[in-house]
Amino acid sequence: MFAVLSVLRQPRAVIAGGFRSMSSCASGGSRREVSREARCLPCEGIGSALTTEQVAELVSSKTPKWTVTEGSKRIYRTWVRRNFMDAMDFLNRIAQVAETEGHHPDLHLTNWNQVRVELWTHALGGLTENDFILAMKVDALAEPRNQ
Ligand SMILES: C[C@H](O)[C@H](O)[C@H]1CNC2=NC(N)=NC(=O)C2=N1
Repeated sequence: MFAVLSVLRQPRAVIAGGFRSMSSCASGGSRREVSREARCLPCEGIGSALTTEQVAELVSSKTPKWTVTEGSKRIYRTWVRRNFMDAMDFLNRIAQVAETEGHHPDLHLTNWNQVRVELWTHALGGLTENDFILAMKVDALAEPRNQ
């Protein structure tokens, strides 16, 4: 019982670290679940990025509206929002989710209502499951909300 309680008292990063062998940041090892409900894991430290094939499979199955950049290093998606304030609201909602997940996108706002979100795992210089988890969460934020 003590062991369980001691784990529960650990901060998320420590618990997640305990599962690092399953995380996308571990070199090799099993890959992990990608879904809108999944949580991002801390990604600093030695790890391996997803391969081109793994990236292609995840884009196809999980984030079909996102585009892969040269060398499968990043994914991005663009939106044209209703107006400047709607674009800023969207960016701020993305920021909240990113901060909660501890995994942060590159955010671009151009021509007052065009939003581009770019995702990559800086610690590894490539893509991990974190990027796809966050992309799915961003897609959910972009859906029209019940007015
Ligand atoms: C210490 C902090 O958790 C790390 O630096 C996080 C912050 N957010 C991050 N976001 C992204 N996209 N990649 C990272 O490697 C990353 N690392």
